[in-house]
Amino acid sequence: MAARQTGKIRTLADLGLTARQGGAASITGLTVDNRTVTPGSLFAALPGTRVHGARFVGQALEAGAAAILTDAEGVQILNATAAEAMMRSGAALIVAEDARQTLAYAAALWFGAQPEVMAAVTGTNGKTSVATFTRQIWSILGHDAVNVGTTGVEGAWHAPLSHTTPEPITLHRLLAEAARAGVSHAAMEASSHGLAQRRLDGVQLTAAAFTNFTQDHLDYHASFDEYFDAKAGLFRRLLPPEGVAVINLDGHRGADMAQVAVDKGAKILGVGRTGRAQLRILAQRFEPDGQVLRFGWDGRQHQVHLPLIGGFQAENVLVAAGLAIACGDAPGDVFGTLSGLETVHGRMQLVARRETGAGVYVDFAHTPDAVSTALRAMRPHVMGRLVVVLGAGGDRDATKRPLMGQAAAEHADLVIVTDDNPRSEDPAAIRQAVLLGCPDGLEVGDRAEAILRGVDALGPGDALLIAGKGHETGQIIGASTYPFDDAEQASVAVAALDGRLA
Ligand SMILES: CC(=O)N[C@H]1[C@@H](OP(=O)(O)OP(=O)(O)OC[C@H]2O[C@@H](n3ccc(=O)[nH]c3=O)[C@H](O)[C@@H]2O)O[C@H](CO)[C@@H](O)[C@@H]1O[C@H](C)C(=O)N[C@@H](C)C(=O)N[C@H](CCC(=O)O)C(=O)O
Ligand SMILES: Nc1ncnc2c1ncn2[C@@H]1O[C@H](COP(=O)(O)OP(=O)(O)OP(=O)(O)O)[C@@H](O)[C@H]1O
Ligand SMILES: N[C@H](CCC[C@H](N)C(=O)O)C(=O)O
Ligand SMILES: [Mg+2]
Repeated sequence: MAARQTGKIRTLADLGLTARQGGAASITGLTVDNRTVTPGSLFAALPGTRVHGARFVGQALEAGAAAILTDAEGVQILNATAAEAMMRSGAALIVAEDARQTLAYAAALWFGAQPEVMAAVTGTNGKTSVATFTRQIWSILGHDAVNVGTTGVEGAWHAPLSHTTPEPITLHRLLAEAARAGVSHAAMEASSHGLAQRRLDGVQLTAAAFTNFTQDHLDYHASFDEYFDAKAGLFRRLLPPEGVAVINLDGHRGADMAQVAVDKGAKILGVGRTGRAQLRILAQRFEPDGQVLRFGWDGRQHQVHLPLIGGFQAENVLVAAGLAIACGDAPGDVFGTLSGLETVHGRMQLVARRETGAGVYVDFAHTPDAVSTALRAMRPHVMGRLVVVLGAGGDRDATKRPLMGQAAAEHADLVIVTDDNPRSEDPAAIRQAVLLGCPDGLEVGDRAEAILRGVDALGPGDALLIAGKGHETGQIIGASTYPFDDAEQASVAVAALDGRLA
C-alpha cells in the first residue's frame, strides 16, 4: 500500500494538493499505513471501519512523513494526540472533506498513466464475468487488454490482487505499469466497498456498466438504499458526462440506475429482454455444453453460439458487448467475437465428468440471488437431477445464510451444506444458519467430503453444482488459509468413484 519510486519526488501541487501548513514539502511516496512510512512520505490518515488513521500520525512523523493528508475528524484526533510533533516536524498538513477521494486523485497523479480506454462495471453479481468477457472481446479484436478484479489482473498482463477493487495506491501503480507495458484497454470491477471508499475515483472512464442489484454486504452497508447509493456513485461521480452507461434494464433497479446516469447527462446503452433495450435478448436455446443466443441491435437480428452454461451469461455477454461498443469498437466487429468467448474462471465452469456423462460444475454463487440464478440457469442444460454443494462465508453478511439455504432447497433436488471460508466464526453455527433455509439438506462439514458425496450422488444425466468458491484456491479457517480448490477436488472425487485413480 506504499508508493515509492527511487528518485521520484513531487511537490504537493504536482499531486493536486493544497496544504493548510508546510506547503513546500517534497513528497517521495504515498502510503495509508504508518508502518510503511519512509522519509518524505505523504501519510494519508484515513477514516477506517476499525480505527481512524489519524491515531498513527505521531508514528508516521517519527518515521519521517513529510505530509499528512486527513479529514476534519482526523484533525481533531491529530490535535489531541500529535499536535506538538506536527509543529516540530514542519510536515505539511492537507485537510480534505473527503480524504479517501483526495488520496485517489493524488495517486492517479503520482503514478501518472492508465490504459487509454477504461471501463468499469458494478452490480451485485456478474462483475467479474462482464469484465472478463469485455477483455476477451477486446483481445479477439486485437487490443492489448486486461480485466482487473476478483480474479486478479488477467489478459495481456498479469498480477495477483487481494481486493476486487484495489485501494487507490495499488490500483494506480498497476494501471500505470500495465499502460507502460503497452496495455491500451482495461475493464475493471467496481465493488460497492471500492465505490464507498472512493478507491477508483481517480480512474478516467470511457464507459461504465451496471449488471443487477440484489442482497449482499448488508454487514457493511447500513441498508439496501445505502448499498444502491454506493453503486450509483459509479455513474454519479465517476462516469464523465460524455461517457456511456451500459445498463442491464431487466432487474428491478435497472431503470433507477439508468435514471442516475441520465441525470448525469451520460448516454445510455440498454441491455436486456425488455423492449426498451438497444441490445435486446430475443431468444435462447440451451444445449448440454452451451447455448444459442438471438439478439437484436439497431433493427437487425443476430444469432450466435455461446459455449457458456447459464442463461444469465447471455446478459453478461451483451453488457460486455455494450461496453466494447461504448468504448469505440464497431458493433459488427464486436458481435463477430462472441462465439469465441470462453468460460470465466470458476463461473459455471465444467470441471469434471463422470463416466455416465454426469457433469460437475464450479460456480462462485455466494449470495441468495446468485445461488437461485445459478441453479435455475443449470436446469435447461440438465436432463436429470440437480445436486448442489454450498456453504456461506464467515465474517460476512449473516442474514444471507438461511436465504442461500432456501434458494438451494427451492432449486436443487439434493442439497449438501458444507463450509466456505468460516474465517473467525464457528463453522457448525454457520452451517446451522444455512440449514434453517433447507432443513432437508445433508450436513457435511468437510468440503472435500461434501464434494465426494455430491459426486457420488450423481446418476446418468444428473449434474452437480459446487457453489461459493469459484476460482478461490484456499479454505480460510480462523486466520489460516488452507489450500483448497473445488475443481481439483471434483476431479479427485470423480477419479476415485469411477476407479480411475492409480
Ligand atoms: C471493510 C473494508 O473494506 N476495509 C478496508 C479498509 O480498511 P479500513 O480503512 O476500514 O481499516 P482500519 O483498520 O479501520 O484502519 C483505518 C486506517 O488506519 C490505518 N492504520 C491502521 C492500523 C495501523 O497500525 N496503522 C495505520 O496506519 C489503515 O491503513 C487505514 O487506512 O481499507 C483498507 C485499505 O484500503 C482495506 O484493505 C480494507 O479492506 C478489508 C481488508 C476487506 O476485507 N475488505 C473487503 C470486505 C472488500 O473490500 N471487499 C470488496 C469486494 C466485495 C465484493 O464485491 O464481494 C473488494 O473490493 O475487495
Ligand atoms: N448477470 C447475473 N445475474 C445473476 N447472477 C449472476 C449473474 N452473473 C453471475 N451471476 C452469479 O454470480 C456469481 C458471481 O459472478 P461474478 O463473479 O461474475 O460476480 P461478481 O459481481 O464479480 O462477484 P463479487 O462481488 O464476488 O466479485 C456467478 O458465479 C453466478 O452464480
Ligand atoms: N468478495 C466476496 C467473496 C465471497 C466468497 C465466498 N467464498 C465467501 O468467502 O463468502 C466476499 O468477500 O464477500
Ligand atoms: Mg467479482
